[in-house]
Amino acid sequence: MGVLDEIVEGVREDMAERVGRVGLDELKQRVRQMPCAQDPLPAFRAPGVSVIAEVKRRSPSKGALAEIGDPAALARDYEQGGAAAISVLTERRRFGGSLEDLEQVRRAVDVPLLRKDFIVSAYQLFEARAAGADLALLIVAALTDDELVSLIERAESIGLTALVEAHTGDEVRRAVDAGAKVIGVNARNLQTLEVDPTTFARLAPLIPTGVVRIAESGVRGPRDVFDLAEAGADVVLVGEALVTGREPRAAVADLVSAGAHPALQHRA
Ligand SMILES: O=C(O)c1ccccc1NCC(=O)[C@H](O)[C@H](O)COP(=O)(O)O
Repeated sequence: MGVLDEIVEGVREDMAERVGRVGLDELKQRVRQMPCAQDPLPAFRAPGVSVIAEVKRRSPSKGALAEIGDPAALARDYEQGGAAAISVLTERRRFGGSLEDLEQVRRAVDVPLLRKDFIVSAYQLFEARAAGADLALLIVAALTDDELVSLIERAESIGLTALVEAHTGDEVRRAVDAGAKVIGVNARNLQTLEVDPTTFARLAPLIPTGVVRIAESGVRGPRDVFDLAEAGADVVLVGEALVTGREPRAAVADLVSAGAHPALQHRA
């Protein structure tokens, strides 16, 4: 069994336990009482490269990354540094996250929030919206074509923007065919967990004009943002470099500045 299958198996077990406590009808009722979700697309399409800053405690590839006792405080730093959105890893077993983290962050910041998890059912989309998310991650490799189409439609029907994540050219094509408006190219190979920094530049040309292009994983600093912008990224999603660095607010601001560098103006 590969890493993704193992993670999804644990996610399904944890979800079954939550479904036993909070049924889908009750979740739907909570979603109806939520304020409308925010649309992140105007910010993602604005000139320059937008930054999605991630709240990430640990990972399968690196183990423990950071003690994040107060995810809300970290998120406030990210927002003050200029993050266009904040990603909150809610997977528990491998990443140490939770929906409570997402709820705490929601109460602390105004920017759009991404539920970063291994979403395989509509139940998790309702959970995401009920916890205050505006975007939800859908990983092509974890879903059939029919599931992908159905989850994108379900996400949009409750106001969520689907960030559809691909790792290969075939997965980018499947994301496009499924109608994704936002595609993330993840540079981390899900078999080896290694990051290949050339992945985004190779796959970005397969993403049609008009679809938002997000470069995910392995972004270490401003130089990488500049290079990814040259390769066509509208947005970068950054976790490890921000949670292991010393000044998250300044670090985000440096990434935002790199994406707005005057030498990139020919992209507009
Ligand atoms: O981070 C991992 O080790 C990982 C392993 C298996 C599946 C997903 C994984 N990470 C989720 C992410 O996509 C990243 O957290 C995100 O792109 C940020 O990456 P980074 O800046 O390299 O922390």
